[in-house]
Amino acid sequence: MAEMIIEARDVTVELAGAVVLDGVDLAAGRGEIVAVAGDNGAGKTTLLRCLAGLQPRAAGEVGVLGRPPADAPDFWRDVALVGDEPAWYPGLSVLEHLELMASVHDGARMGAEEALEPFGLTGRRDMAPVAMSTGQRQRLSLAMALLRPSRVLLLDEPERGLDAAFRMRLASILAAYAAAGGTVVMATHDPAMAKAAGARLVRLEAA
Ligand SMILES: Nc1ncnc2c1ncn2[C@@H]1O[C@H](COP(=O)(O)OP(=O)(O)OP(=O)(O)O)[C@@H](O)[C@H]1O
Repeated sequence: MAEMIIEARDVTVELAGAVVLDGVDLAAGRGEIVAVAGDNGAGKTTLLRCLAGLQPRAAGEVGVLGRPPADAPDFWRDVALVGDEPAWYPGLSVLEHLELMASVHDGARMGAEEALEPFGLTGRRDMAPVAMSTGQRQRLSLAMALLRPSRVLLLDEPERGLDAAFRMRLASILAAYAAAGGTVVMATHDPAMAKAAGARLVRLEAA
């Protein structure tokens, strides 16, 4: 059996007096992609936040790479998160965002120039992210997350804003990440993309 990388047990979250997650279990092994589907408000983002250690007042047990998630930099060295749009650096181009990512992380998974083509950003290399479309910015967010070294990828609706062709390309990028031993947990409204990536689909019902 694959080494367990993410184990969440009996995760319960109550927000503003309402139960949002009620005793949720989730596990993901090395090299596995788990796609969490569910209706709007089912708690997918909240669950991802629990896995990332970002959800205040979460009860239950969460282990990522054998320890509780934490805000310490060394936890985030192994874990990459794509959730809300990052704050872009004013004055830096697409390529410079990628170069920054490559320069601060030892052992980047690819070079900045190399990341442009697979993420369909070649023609945008000199643009400022703020001047790009939603989908183009999402491609850059994903490129920045995939460029840095990580063992775990947490993705909140990575398909957000992406066209159909790029969603399929993303599926193969994620499949390659998992084939190289990475573990992915993603919240998604696109089961076809998840299936194309080879994900195990789990459904979260509203509590
Ligand atoms: N800060 C908050 N305070 C109170 N309730 C919240 C808060 N954040 C989220 N919720 C509630 O928690 C529930 C789950 O929200 P969450 O964003 O996790 O759902 P989701 O499955 O990711 O939804 P979507 O598919 O729309 O992105 C929702 O009912 C939402 O109203």
